[in-house]
Amino acid sequence: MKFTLQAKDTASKARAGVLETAHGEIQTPIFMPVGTAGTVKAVHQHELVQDIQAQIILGNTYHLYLRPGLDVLHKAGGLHKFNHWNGPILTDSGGYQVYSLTEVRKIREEGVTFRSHIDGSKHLFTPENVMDTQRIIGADIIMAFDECTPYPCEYSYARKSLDMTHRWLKRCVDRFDSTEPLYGYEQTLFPIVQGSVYKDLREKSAEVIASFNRDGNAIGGLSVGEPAEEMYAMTEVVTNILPQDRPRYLMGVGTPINILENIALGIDMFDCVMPTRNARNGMLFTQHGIINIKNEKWKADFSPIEAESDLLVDQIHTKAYLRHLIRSQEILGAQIASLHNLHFYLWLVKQAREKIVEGTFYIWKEKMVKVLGQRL
Ligand SMILES: CNc1nc2c(CC[C@H]3O[C@H](OC)[C@H](OC)[C@@H](OC)[C@@H]3OC)c3nc(N)[nH]c(=O)c3cc2[nH]1
Repeated sequence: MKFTLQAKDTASKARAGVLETAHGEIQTPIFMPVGTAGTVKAVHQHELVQDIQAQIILGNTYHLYLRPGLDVLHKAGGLHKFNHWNGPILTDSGGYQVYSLTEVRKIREEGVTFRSHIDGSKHLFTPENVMDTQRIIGADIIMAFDECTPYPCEYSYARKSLDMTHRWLKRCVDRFDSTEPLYGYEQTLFPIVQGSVYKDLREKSAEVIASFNRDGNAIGGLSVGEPAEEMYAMTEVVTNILPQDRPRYLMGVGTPINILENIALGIDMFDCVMPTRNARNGMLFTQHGIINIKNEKWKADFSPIEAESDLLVDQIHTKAYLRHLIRSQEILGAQIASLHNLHFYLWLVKQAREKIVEGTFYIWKEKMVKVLGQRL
């Protein structure tokens, strides 16, 4: 997998690049719509391509492993065939999902045992078997099996967990490098930097991850409840150490402001459930700030959802109509709001990329972060 840097900002560490995968190229900085069970909730994939020009979507190993299951995905010829998405796909390894979705779980050197949140059945994820699982799903970019430490967590716990995550990474690399892709195209494995909010642990983990010399590197253990300043401080430490010529993926981030601040710190790839999850609850992100569409003030506001947007649903539908749909819990409300928010996130990173190429990113970013957080 080839990453080409095309431009670097002079006033920050922001970069613009192109990431070539077996299913097409990705212009970075990029936002990756979260598809949990093989679909981006409430958005059909022709909308992802035509309406919002999504370039890469995510799949979730934990969910797909449990349902529809590996036998179905293998018989289908992998996730791309199963959900008819011809672009790049990235899957998380499942570690985080086990911590965030299941109560009963045990973390051991061997791996993590847990009970399915669907039917309570018992399962074991190990570094080896999540590599095999991601081979069967067939994502272009797969993530190492790691432990995402909670926030806050004791220094001693963070250090012990970090050492185990590094041992698990070695097992992931050995397994991945000794198995072949199943569907005739190459996949790539990203290791994940941990270390909680401790500078020395983050430096150590970034050095270990960089030493594996993989096609790209991820930063984990953030966007787990820590203050934004801590997130930025740890990102800064890690991007100072990770190689310049490989893409950096900051997992689970974030709000529009988080994304712009982290682009300035040298991050190229982002994912977050916020644009789709919050959309279903009526929270709309716009270039003028945040709209809670359920608010009384939009009841008879017949202006377009976002006049400046080139998204059809933003122009033909009014705020009053979308408010009505969301309050009535109409499926169309979730569809319109999700498409709007994903379109906004992709517009934002595309704008950032254009400003980086133009050399005006930092000024633009400073102006945008003042506007994006305000409540309309
Ligand atoms: C929110 N803050 C957030 N999310 C972190 C995810 C999960 C990302 C994952 O987050 C949802 O899973 C729950 C998404 O599904 C709903 C997944 O998309 C398919 C997405 O996978 C990339 C992390 N994953 C790993 N493996 N390691 C991490 O340290 C880590 C940190 C995160 N912080």
